[in-house]
Amino acid sequence: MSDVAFRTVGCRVEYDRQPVLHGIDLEVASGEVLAVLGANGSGKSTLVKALLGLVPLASGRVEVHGRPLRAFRDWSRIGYVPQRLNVGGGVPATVREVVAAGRVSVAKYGWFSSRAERAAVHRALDRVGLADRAADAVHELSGGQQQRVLIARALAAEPDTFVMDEPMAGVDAASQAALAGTVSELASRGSTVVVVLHELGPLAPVIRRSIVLAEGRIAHDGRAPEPVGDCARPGHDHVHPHAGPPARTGLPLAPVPGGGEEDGLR
Ligand SMILES: Nc1ncnc2c1ncn2[C@@H]1O[C@H](COP(=O)(O)OP(=O)(O)OP(=O)(O)O)[C@@H](O)[C@H]1O
Repeated sequence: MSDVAFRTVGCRVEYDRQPVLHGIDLEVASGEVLAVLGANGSGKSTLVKALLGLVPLASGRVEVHGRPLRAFRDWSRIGYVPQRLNVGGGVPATVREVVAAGRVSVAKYGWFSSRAERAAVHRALDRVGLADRAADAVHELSGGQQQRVLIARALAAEPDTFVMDEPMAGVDAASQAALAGTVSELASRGSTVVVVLHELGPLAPVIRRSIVLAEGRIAHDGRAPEPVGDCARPGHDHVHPHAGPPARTGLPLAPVPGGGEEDGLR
């Protein structure tokens, strides 16, 4: 088995012919917990979608667990938590149904009603602290709890590789703590986690490596940058003023070999 969960080589993505990722080279080792940070619009979501083949590459390549994306088949190893969406929608789905949907890739015929399946769904919900809400309609849950349902859906097939796009966004403190506990547990089990964040927040103790994207390039790759300025204030009211230039993120950016400074990030 390869020890590299994700590798991108010269990964370039364009929307309407406008480059959004400019040739990203990245390796994420198996078992690594990597935060993807950066200003709004810097390309974080696009990068994690590219890792999973959810956006087409203009050039470059992506490998997942040692295989080119096109040849990768083992999708039950991957748990994806997309950026916040309304998991309930207009449909009165129960929490159990949403989480069970995460098991389609691994389940066998007659799966939904089987005891083993219900147990797997229960385990996933238990890990995010929502086992007692299985029968409730998703739309009755708070935004943070809905986010935890999405995480449980990703956990349900018991994958070893997770890609989470801003799981903490708009999430109440209790749910943030629950999510941080879940990610910490995944890390201690040796799972790979790539997580898009606006700030490290409660995940800071788990994150060993961060990349900071700026205008579609990796501007920092290494230890998590220490917050400075307002972001360093305990309990600061983070209103994500990230629409401005990257320097306003409060993240001091270390020089990166072969790049970074030309982005005018200092
Ligand atoms: N489907 C799309 N079509 C056209 N442009 C897009 C599309 N998706 C994203 N973009 C643009 O690509 C750039 C990068 O977007 P992306 O969502 O990857 O950034 P991000 O760093 O995740 O931002 P945020 O923190 O706001 O989620 C932005 O300028 C965005 O407007």
